[in-house]
Amino acid sequence: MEEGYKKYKGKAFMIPELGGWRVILTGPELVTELKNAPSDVMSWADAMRDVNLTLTPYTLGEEVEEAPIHTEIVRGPLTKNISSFFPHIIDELEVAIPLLVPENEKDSEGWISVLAFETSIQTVARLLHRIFVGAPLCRDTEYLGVMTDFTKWVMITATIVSLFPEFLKPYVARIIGTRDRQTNAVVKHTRELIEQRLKLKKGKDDKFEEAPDDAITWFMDIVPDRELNPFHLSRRLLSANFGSMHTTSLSTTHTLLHLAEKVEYQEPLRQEVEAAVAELGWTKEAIARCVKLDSFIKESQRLTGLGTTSMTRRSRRDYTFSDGSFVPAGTTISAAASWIHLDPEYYGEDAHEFDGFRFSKQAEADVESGKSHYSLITMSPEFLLWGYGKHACSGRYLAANIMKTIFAYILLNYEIRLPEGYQPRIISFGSNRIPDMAAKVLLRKRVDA
Ligand code: HEM
Repeated sequence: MEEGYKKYKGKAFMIPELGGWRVILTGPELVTELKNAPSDVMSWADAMRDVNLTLTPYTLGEEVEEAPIHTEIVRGPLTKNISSFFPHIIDELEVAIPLLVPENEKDSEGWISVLAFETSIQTVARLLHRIFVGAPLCRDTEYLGVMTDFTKWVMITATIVSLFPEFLKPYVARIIGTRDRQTNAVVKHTRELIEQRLKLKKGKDDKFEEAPDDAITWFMDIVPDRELNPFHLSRRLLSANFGSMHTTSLSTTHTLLHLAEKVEYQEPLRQEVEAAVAELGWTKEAIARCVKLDSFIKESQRLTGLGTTSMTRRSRRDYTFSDGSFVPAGTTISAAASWIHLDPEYYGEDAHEFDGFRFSKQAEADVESGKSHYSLITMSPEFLLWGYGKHACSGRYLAANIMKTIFAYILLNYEIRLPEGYQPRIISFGSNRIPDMAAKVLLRKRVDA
């Protein structure tokens, strides 16, 4: 793909894949054209089904495919309430981190060795589910196990089912049984909570303001009547969990490893966090003020990201791009995210280097003009971590706040480094890029924390 990018920059090119060819778009013009193409021409849903192979009806449920309302919830109450979730996020971190970084396992110099991915996913899972279902359920290890394993089960099921012809797929999916088994495993923990909540809801249109502000309440406000039961509401929780858990944990792991590797950034980042929290407390405003931390995470994501491609769509009709490239209906199309992220034209001659303050230096200039072009959540044809356009990640405000708060908390409480001689590496398969799952980091409680 690197060769194709260099040769055809500004145009489209094709790469062979197991299931056929994929058209790769380069340059802001074509990426913006893909972003602006209507859904009946370039379909996100078809790509999810046929390319990302989530096979939603067999893994998440027909109703999730028909009405992906978790997207509405993420765009609406979840994002609007981030400020009010902050005390819960901090409260949860204060409980989770000492458990995940156990002091009794420290060596003679005080360093505690933990698996980077496992620590990230356990932390992210607790924070997300503190928001989705509240405490104490968000701390129940069996419930969290079902939630953290769910992505794996979706992928295994979808891969096996996709090997069979269309008419056999429902039978194979039923034999594997993931969808209902995983839902029932969640119901085991949520039944009581959901039944209590159902009693509180007085009628179909009752928005029951007394109920806690969490994903169960939000789903109950918008699902059709037939889904107002523990089974279907649990399935909706799984769908919210599916889009948020691995994306956020893998991204957190990439940055955790960068933070442990680039120790020279820790003190300036810590000073920034200390000053913001001293003045504004543990609030969304304090975290927003941490522009260097924002920049460090964005730089880490620019260089690692979750995949080599982004914005994957399936063409529903024949289409000719403005550079003259013709794609017949049924073609898979993606933007060349990784190579765009490494292009010196957009990121300068040092585009391949890690510069943790690359974006905050630019942001300083922005402050004067009142813009925020360079923040982690800003999307552009040159920064495609969150996708771009209509289907871009609506959870990015929450994801960015969660990641920034985790690192702010770690920086204030710990020193962090890599084990002697270890160099972080990225594992690529297909268009995915994941951190080394066996990578460890060392944390040591700060004396003056
Ligand atoms: C660092 C963490 C995350 C990354 C890197 C990420 C990335 C993405 C990407 C690349 C897309 C597809 C965009 C496209 O195809 O154009 C997406 C979609 C989506 N993400 Fe995220 N995501 C993250 C966290 C989250 C979280 C925490 C939530 C929810 C709480 C979430 C909810 C969603 C939803 C609902 C969509 C579908 C949007 C739509 O179709 O309108 N994501 N995300």
